[in-house]
Amino acid sequence: MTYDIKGKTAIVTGSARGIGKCICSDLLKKGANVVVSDTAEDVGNETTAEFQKEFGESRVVFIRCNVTKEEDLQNLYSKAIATFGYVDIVVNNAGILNEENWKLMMEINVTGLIRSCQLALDNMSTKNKGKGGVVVNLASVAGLMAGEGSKVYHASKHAVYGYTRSQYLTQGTDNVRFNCVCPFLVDTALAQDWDNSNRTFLTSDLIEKLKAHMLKTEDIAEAVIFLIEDESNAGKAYLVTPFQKWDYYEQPSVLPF
Ligand SMILES: NC(=O)C1=CN([C@@H]2O[C@H](COP(=O)(O)OP(=O)(O)OC[C@H]3O[C@@H](n4cnc5c(N)ncnc54)[C@H](O)[C@@H]3O)[C@@H](O)[C@H]2O)C=CC1
Ligand SMILES: CC/C=C\C[C@H](O)/C=C/C=C\C=C\C=C\C(=O)[C@@H](O)C/C=C\CCC(=O)O
Repeated sequence: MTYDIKGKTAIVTGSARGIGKCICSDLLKKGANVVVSDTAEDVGNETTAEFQKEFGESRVVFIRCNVTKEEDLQNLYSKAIATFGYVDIVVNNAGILNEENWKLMMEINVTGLIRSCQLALDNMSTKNKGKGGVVVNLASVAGLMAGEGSKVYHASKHAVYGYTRSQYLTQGTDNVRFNCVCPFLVDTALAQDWDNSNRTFLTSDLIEKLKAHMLKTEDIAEAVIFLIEDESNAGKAYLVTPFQKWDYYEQPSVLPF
């Protein structure tokens, strides 16, 4: 079965630029209404104006939201619902890499994402008279492997992966499908933060090798659209690297029963 994006409404957090902006563009091309959301209000308004010029003002709005602020997240969902009637799709994309201010990074990458998932469930779950929906979380290959140069960032993405997989276990009662996407390095501003964080740990040779294989934002947007449309693998991570065919990432269960 293919989930039909046309006519649906999507929120994408952290989507003023980078991967999130590309995801919004692809959702709009698929016929969705889109809420561009970010803490960077000026850039967010510029991005939204660009999209409105191409897709029409009625299909895309900007709602400022700092995902570390509970009231901002609640306002994001209530304004999106007031504007479009319902939120069918949420892409939790907002994220940073800042090993120095690792508490803020965990607030954004983990706490903010989990709170947004909870609000998505509150509004979408068929247990709460919702119509169901889809949530895609931005994890990373860093959520599936160790990384000496950005240890807390890797921890934050392991948390996104674990939380998303766990949501699957109750997907049947909520009718809200969760997946996460695990991209390799992508050529955005945040990848430069990764470079800066890792210079003192990784050899230049390894960094250059890794950066020589960076993905484009369009690649991740394509993967997110695939995940939204593919209803067959709820709860799974989708690994997107230049080294192998993009596919769902399976890990063995540790339980013998
Ligand atoms: N760039 C890469 O190599 C990879 C990135 N990712 C993940 O993809 C997501 C997007 O990353 P990029 O597009 O590369 O980064 P980016 O830095 O280009 O864009 C991130 C956006 O999030 C916004 N943001 C930051 N803090 C926020 C907050 N508190 N509330 C709301 N918005 C906030 C920023 O203003 C920015 O517009 C992140 O979760 C990142 O961890 C995953 C794998 C690879
Ligand atoms: C958000 C900032 C931009 C990029 C981070 C992004 O999420 C993607 C990262 C992609 C690749 C990271 C690779 C890191 C490699 C290392 O740190 C290696 O030194 C790890 C060495 C062994 C790991 C073995 C294992 O865990 O299997």
